[in-house]
Amino acid sequence: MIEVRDVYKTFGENEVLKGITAQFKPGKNNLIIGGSGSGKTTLLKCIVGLHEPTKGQVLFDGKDFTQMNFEERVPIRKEIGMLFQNSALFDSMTVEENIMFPLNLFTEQSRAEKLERANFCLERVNLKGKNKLFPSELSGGMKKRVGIARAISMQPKYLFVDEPNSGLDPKTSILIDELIAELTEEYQITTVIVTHDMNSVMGIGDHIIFLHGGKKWWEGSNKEIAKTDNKELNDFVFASRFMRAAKEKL
Ligand SMILES: Nc1ncnc2c1ncn2[C@@H]1O[C@H](COP(=O)(O)OP(=O)(O)OP(=O)(O)O)[C@@H](O)[C@H]1O
Repeated sequence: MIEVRDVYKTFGENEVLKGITAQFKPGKNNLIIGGSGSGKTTLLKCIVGLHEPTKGQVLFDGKDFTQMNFEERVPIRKEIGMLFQNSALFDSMTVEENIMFPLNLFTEQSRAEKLERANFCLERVNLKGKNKLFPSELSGGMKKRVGIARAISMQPKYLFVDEPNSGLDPKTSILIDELIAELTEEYQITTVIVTHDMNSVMGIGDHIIFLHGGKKWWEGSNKEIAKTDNKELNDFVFASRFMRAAKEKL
C-alpha cells in the first residue's frame, strides 16, 4: 500500500498541492483525475520521488520514502514500474533490449535469464515474437504494450502510469486499460494512474481521487462517481452533453 500524508508542493509562489492525503491499495486501479493544471502529474512525481514534496510524507508499505536518501531509496525504486505518457522507449534499442533495460540496470541475471523474462513479458502483453522490431516500426498501441512489458519486467509491487491512453484510439485505449487492470489484479500491484479519460474512469476506476484547487476534492469508486452530487466533480466528469445524457440513463 502507498500512503500520501498531507503532501504540499509549491513551485515559487504557486502552491500546487495543498495537503493531499490518500491511500492506494494493492490489487486496485487507483486513479488520479482532475482538470488541466490541477496537480495530477505533480502528485505522481512527488510519490515516485521525481519531485520532493514541500511538506508531508509518502510511505511505501509503511516506509517513509520522503525521509530516505538516494541510497536508501534504491530497494524501493527496484519495486517500481513506470509507464510514461509517450511510452518513452529507447528508439535505438529493439523491443527486446528495451524490456531488458531495467534488468540490465538492476539485476545480476545472466543474459539467458533476462531474455527469458523479456519473452515472458512480451507474451503477457500479446507481442510474442516482436523482439527484434524497433520502436519506429510499432503502432502507438504496440509501443504502450512494450512500455507495459518493460514496466512489469522487474515484477513491480508498485506501478505508476501517466495518461495511458494519450494518442490512442478509443478501442486500443480500452485494451490498454484492460491489460493494466488485469496485471494489477493478477500480481496484486498497487497501481496509480493519472488520467483524463472518462472511459478509464468508468471502466477501471476501482478507487478514484479527484483533485481540485490543490486539494483532494472527492474520493470514491467508479460506481459512486455516477451518483455523486459534488458539483465540481460533476462539472468535470459530465462536461459533455453526451456524458450528461449517459448519466441520466444510469
Ligand atoms: N517543474 C515545475 N516547475 C514549476 N511549475 C510547475 C512544474 N511542474 C508543474 N508545475 C505547475 O504545477 C501546476 C500543475 O501541473 P501538473 O502538470 O501537475 O498538472 P496536471 O493536473 O497534471 O495537468 P495536465 O492535465 O494538463 O497534464 C501547473 O500550474 C504547472 O505549471
